[in-house]
Amino acid sequence: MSTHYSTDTSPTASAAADPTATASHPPTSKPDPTLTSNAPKGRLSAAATAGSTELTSLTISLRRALRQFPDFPSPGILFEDILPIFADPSLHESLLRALELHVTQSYPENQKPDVVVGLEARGFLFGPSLALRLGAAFVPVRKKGKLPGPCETAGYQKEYGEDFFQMQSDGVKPGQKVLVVDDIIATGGSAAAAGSLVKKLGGTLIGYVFILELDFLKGRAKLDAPVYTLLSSQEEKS
Ligand SMILES: O=P(O)(O)OC[C@H]1O[C@H](OP(=O)(O)OP(=O)(O)O)[C@H](O)[C@@H]1O
Ligand SMILES: Nc1ncnc2[nH]cnc12
Repeated sequence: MSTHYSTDTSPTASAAADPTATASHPPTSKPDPTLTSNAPKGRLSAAATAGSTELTSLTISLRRALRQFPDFPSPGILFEDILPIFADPSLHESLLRALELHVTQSYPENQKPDVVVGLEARGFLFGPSLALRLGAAFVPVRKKGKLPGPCETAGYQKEYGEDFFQMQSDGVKPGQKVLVVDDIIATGGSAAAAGSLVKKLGGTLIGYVFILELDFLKGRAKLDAPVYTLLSSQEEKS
Protein backbone atom coordinates (compact mmCIF):
# COMPACT_ATOMS: atom_id res chain seq x y z
CA MET A 1 0.00 0.00 0.00
CA SER A 2 1.09 3.57 -0.48
CA THR A 3 0.86 6.42 1.99
CA HIS A 4 -1.08 9.59 1.35
CA TYR A 5 -0.38 12.61 3.47
CA SER A 6 -2.47 15.66 2.94
CA THR A 7 -2.74 19.24 3.99
CA ASP A 8 -5.90 20.09 5.89
CA THR A 9 -7.16 23.40 7.18
CA SER A 10 -10.71 22.41 8.01
CA PRO A 11 -11.66 24.07 11.28
CA THR A 12 -14.76 22.00 11.82
CA ALA A 13 -15.09 18.83 13.83
CA SER A 14 -15.52 15.59 11.85
CA ALA A 15 -18.26 13.03 12.12
CA ALA A 16 -18.12 10.40 14.85
CA ALA A 17 -15.08 8.09 14.89
CA ASP A 18 -15.08 4.84 12.92
CA PRO A 19 -14.79 2.35 15.81
CA THR A 20 -13.19 -0.27 13.54
CA ALA A 21 -10.30 1.93 12.43
CA THR A 22 -6.87 1.62 14.05
CA ALA A 23 -3.49 3.02 13.09
CA SER A 24 -2.56 -0.30 11.52
CA HIS A 25 -5.91 -0.88 9.85
CA PRO A 26 -7.11 2.42 8.49
CA PRO A 27 -10.19 2.47 6.27
CA THR A 28 -9.92 2.01 2.52
CA SER A 29 -8.13 4.64 0.51
CA LYS A 30 -9.64 7.84 -0.72
CA PRO A 31 -8.40 10.39 -3.25
CA ASP A 32 -5.22 12.14 -2.14
CA PRO A 33 -6.40 15.49 -0.74
CA THR A 34 -2.83 16.79 -0.97
CA LEU A 35 -3.70 17.74 -4.48
CA THR A 36 -6.50 20.02 -3.36
CA SER A 37 -5.65 23.56 -2.37
CA ASN A 38 -5.42 24.75 1.22
CA ALA A 39 -6.71 28.09 0.12
CA PRO A 40 -10.22 29.17 0.99
CA LYS A 41 -12.54 29.38 -2.01
CA GLY A 42 -13.02 32.81 -3.56
CA ARG A 43 -10.63 35.69 -4.23
CA LEU A 44 -7.34 35.83 -2.39
CA SER A 45 -4.84 38.62 -2.00
CA ALA A 46 -1.51 38.14 -3.80
CA ALA A 47 0.21 37.72 -0.42
CA ALA A 48 -2.27 35.04 0.69
CA THR A 49 -1.89 33.18 -2.61
CA ALA A 50 1.92 33.28 -2.34
CA GLY A 51 1.66 32.06 1.25
CA SER A 52 -0.61 29.17 0.24
CA THR A 53 1.77 28.13 -2.55
CA GLU A 54 4.71 28.24 -0.16
CA LEU A 55 2.77 26.20 2.42
CA THR A 56 1.91 23.50 -0.13
CA SER A 57 5.53 23.15 -1.20
CA LEU A 58 6.75 22.98 2.41
CA THR A 59 4.29 20.22 3.29
CA ILE A 60 5.41 18.06 0.35
CA SER A 61 8.98 17.88 1.66
CA LEU A 62 7.80 17.30 5.24
CA ARG A 63 5.54 14.37 4.43
CA ARG A 64 8.37 12.57 2.61
CA ALA A 65 10.43 12.61 5.82
CA LEU A 66 7.97 10.71 8.02
CA ARG A 67 8.59 7.05 8.88
CA GLN A 68 6.24 4.34 10.11
CA PHE A 69 6.95 1.52 12.56
CA PRO A 70 4.40 -1.32 12.82
CA ASP A 71 3.53 -2.73 16.25
CA PHE A 72 5.11 0.09 18.28
CA PRO A 73 4.71 0.75 21.19
CA SER A 74 2.25 -2.18 21.28
CA PRO A 75 0.91 -4.76 18.82
CA GLY A 76 -1.56 -3.34 16.29
CA ILE A 77 -0.28 0.24 16.47
CA LEU A 78 1.35 1.72 13.39
CA PHE A 79 3.67 4.31 14.89
CA GLU A 80 4.23 7.51 12.92
CA ASP A 81 7.75 8.80 13.52
CA ILE A 82 8.19 12.56 13.07
CA LEU A 83 11.76 12.70 14.40
CA PRO A 84 13.48 12.73 10.97
CA ILE A 85 12.12 16.25 10.51
CA PHE A 86 14.20 17.45 13.46
CA ALA A 87 17.30 15.56 12.32
CA ASP A 88 17.47 17.73 9.19
CA PRO A 89 17.91 21.49 9.74
CA SER A 90 16.28 22.30 6.43
CA LEU A 91 13.16 20.23 7.23
CA HIS A 92 13.11 21.63 10.75
CA GLU A 93 13.08 25.15 9.28
CA SER A 94 10.35 24.12 6.79
CA LEU A 95 8.19 22.85 9.63
CA LEU A 96 8.48 26.04 11.64
CA ARG A 97 7.90 28.19 8.56
CA ALA A 98 4.81 26.17 7.58
CA LEU A 99 3.27 26.46 11.05
CA GLU A 100 4.13 30.15 11.31
CA LEU A 101 2.53 30.77 7.90
CA HIS A 102 -0.60 28.95 8.99
CA VAL A 103 -1.00 31.06 12.12
CA THR A 104 -0.21 34.39 10.49
CA GLN A 105 -2.63 33.64 7.62
CA SER A 106 -5.44 32.26 9.77
CA TYR A 107 -5.62 34.68 12.68
CA PRO A 108 -6.11 38.44 12.26
CA GLU A 109 -3.57 40.61 14.05
CA ASN A 110 -5.85 41.25 17.05
CA GLN A 111 -6.63 37.51 17.43
CA LYS A 112 -3.08 36.18 17.42
CA PRO A 113 -2.19 33.76 20.24
CA ASP A 114 -0.77 35.17 23.47
CA VAL A 115 0.31 31.69 24.54
CA VAL A 116 1.37 28.54 22.73
CA VAL A 117 0.69 25.47 24.88
CA GLY A 118 2.76 22.39 23.95
CA LEU A 119 2.03 18.81 25.01
CA GLU A 120 4.67 16.56 26.56
CA ALA A 121 6.82 15.30 25.02
CA ARG A 122 6.79 15.79 21.27
CA GLY A 123 4.90 19.08 21.46
CA PHE A 124 8.02 20.41 23.19
CA LEU A 125 10.09 19.80 20.05
CA PHE A 126 8.60 22.71 18.13
CA GLY A 127 6.17 24.53 20.47
CA PRO A 128 8.79 26.85 22.01
CA SER A 129 10.33 27.74 18.61
CA LEU A 130 6.91 28.45 17.13
CA ALA A 131 5.98 30.59 20.16
CA LEU A 132 9.16 32.63 19.71
CA ARG A 133 8.39 33.23 16.03
CA LEU A 134 4.87 34.37 16.91
CA GLY A 135 5.99 36.60 19.78
CA ALA A 136 3.93 34.45 22.16
CA ALA A 137 4.66 32.80 25.50
CA PHE A 138 5.30 29.05 25.64
CA VAL A 139 3.64 27.02 28.40
CA PRO A 140 3.96 23.24 28.79
CA VAL A 141 1.34 20.61 29.52
CA ARG A 142 3.18 17.83 31.37
CA LYS A 143 2.44 14.30 32.48
CA LYS A 144 1.29 14.18 36.14
CA GLY A 145 3.89 14.70 38.86
CA LYS A 146 6.47 16.67 36.84
CA LEU A 147 5.43 20.27 37.53
CA PRO A 148 6.06 22.12 40.82
CA GLY A 149 3.50 24.24 42.67
CA PRO A 150 -0.28 24.33 42.35
CA CYS A 151 -1.51 22.53 39.22
CA GLU A 152 -4.73 21.64 37.43
CA THR A 153 -5.08 17.99 36.38
CA ALA A 154 -7.05 16.21 33.64
CA GLY A 155 -7.21 12.48 32.89
CA TYR A 156 -7.46 11.18 29.33
CA GLN A 157 -7.30 8.15 27.07
CA LYS A 158 -5.12 8.05 23.96
CA GLU A 159 -4.60 5.59 21.10
CA TYR A 160 -2.39 3.31 23.19
CA GLY A 161 -3.12 3.91 26.86
CA GLU A 162 -4.34 6.36 29.46
CA ASP A 163 -2.62 9.10 31.42
CA PHE A 164 -2.98 12.37 33.35
CA PHE A 165 -1.91 15.81 32.15
CA GLN A 166 -1.15 18.84 34.32
CA MET A 167 -0.62 22.57 33.88
CA GLN A 168 0.65 25.02 36.47
CA SER A 169 -2.31 27.03 37.78
CA ASP A 170 -0.70 30.35 36.80
CA GLY A 171 0.48 29.10 33.38
CA VAL A 172 -2.30 30.89 31.52
CA LYS A 173 -3.94 34.11 32.69
CA PRO A 174 -7.73 34.54 32.37
CA GLY A 175 -8.61 35.89 28.92
CA GLN A 176 -5.31 35.02 27.24
CA LYS A 177 -5.68 33.59 23.74
CA VAL A 178 -4.19 30.10 23.61
CA LEU A 179 -3.10 27.86 20.74
CA VAL A 180 -2.49 24.19 21.65
CA VAL A 181 0.19 22.38 19.63
CA ASP A 182 1.32 18.76 19.41
CA ASP A 183 2.97 16.47 16.89
CA ILE A 184 0.10 14.04 16.27
CA ILE A 185 -3.62 13.85 16.78
CA ALA A 186 -4.83 10.24 16.89
CA THR A 187 -7.94 9.67 19.04
CA GLY A 188 -7.83 13.29 20.21
CA GLY A 189 -7.82 12.32 23.90
CA SER A 190 -4.55 14.09 24.72
CA ALA A 191 -5.47 17.29 22.91
CA ALA A 192 -8.97 17.40 24.42
CA ALA A 193 -7.49 17.07 27.92
CA ALA A 194 -5.02 19.89 27.21
CA GLY A 195 -7.88 22.08 25.94
CA SER A 196 -9.89 21.39 29.08
CA LEU A 197 -6.93 22.48 31.24
CA VAL A 198 -6.54 25.73 29.28
CA LYS A 199 -10.22 26.48 29.83
CA LYS A 200 -10.03 25.59 33.54
CA LEU A 201 -7.33 28.27 33.87
CA GLY A 202 -9.60 30.82 32.16
CA GLY A 203 -7.76 30.88 28.83
CA THR A 204 -9.56 31.40 25.52
CA LEU A 205 -8.81 28.39 23.34
CA ILE A 206 -8.40 29.76 19.80
CA GLY A 207 -7.24 26.58 18.06
CA TYR A 208 -5.19 23.43 17.79
CA VAL A 209 -2.20 22.83 15.51
CA PHE A 210 -0.73 19.40 14.72
CA ILE A 211 1.93 18.19 12.32
CA LEU A 212 0.09 14.96 11.53
CA GLU A 213 -3.48 13.73 11.84
CA LEU A 214 -4.48 10.06 11.84
CA ASP A 215 -7.71 11.15 10.26
CA PHE A 216 -9.46 7.77 10.28
CA LEU A 217 -9.51 7.94 14.11
CA LYS A 218 -11.62 11.13 13.89
CA GLY A 219 -9.86 12.70 16.88
CA ARG A 220 -10.86 16.21 15.85
CA ALA A 221 -14.46 15.34 16.71
CA LYS A 222 -13.39 15.56 20.38
CA LEU A 223 -12.09 19.12 20.01
CA ASP A 224 -14.18 22.25 20.30
CA ALA A 225 -11.86 24.80 18.70
CA PRO A 226 -10.56 25.08 15.10
CA VAL A 227 -8.15 22.27 14.19
CA TYR A 228 -5.27 22.62 11.74
CA THR A 229 -3.06 19.73 10.65
CA LEU A 230 -0.21 20.04 8.18
CA LEU A 231 -0.43 16.40 7.10
CA SER A 232 -2.86 13.53 7.40
CA SER A 233 -2.12 9.86 7.07
CA GLN A 234 -4.50 7.36 5.53
CA GLU A 235 -2.54 4.29 4.55
CA GLU A 236 0.44 2.18 5.52
CA LYS A 237 3.61 2.71 3.48
CA SER A 238 4.58 -0.21 1.28
O1 LIG B 1 -4.71 11.68 20.01
P1 LIG B 1 -4.23 10.71 21.05
O2 LIG B 1 -4.81 9.32 20.87
O3 LIG B 1 -4.43 11.23 22.43
O4 LIG B 1 -2.67 10.49 20.84
C1 LIG B 1 -1.78 11.53 20.53
C2 LIG B 1 -0.72 11.69 21.57
O5 LIG B 1 0.05 10.49 21.68
C3 LIG B 1 1.44 10.82 21.58
O6 LIG B 1 2.00 11.16 22.80
P2 LIG B 1 2.44 10.10 23.92
O7 LIG B 1 1.40 10.12 25.00
O8 LIG B 1 2.78 8.81 23.30
O9 LIG B 1 3.67 10.79 24.60
P3 LIG B 1 5.13 11.24 24.18
O10 LIG B 1 4.97 12.43 23.28
O11 LIG B 1 5.64 11.59 25.51
O12 LIG B 1 5.82 10.10 23.51
C4 LIG B 1 1.45 12.04 20.69
O13 LIG B 1 2.65 12.78 20.84
C5 LIG B 1 0.24 12.79 21.17
O14 LIG B 1 0.52 13.61 22.31
N1 LIG C 1 0.10 5.91 15.75
C1 LIG C 1 0.80 6.82 16.43
N2 LIG C 1 2.06 7.15 16.07
C2 LIG C 1 2.77 8.07 16.77
N3 LIG C 1 2.29 8.72 17.84
C3 LIG C 1 1.04 8.43 18.23
N4 LIG C 1 0.30 8.90 19.26
C4 LIG C 1 -0.89 8.27 19.22
N5 LIG C 1 -0.95 7.40 18.21
C5 LIG C 1 0.25 7.48 17.58
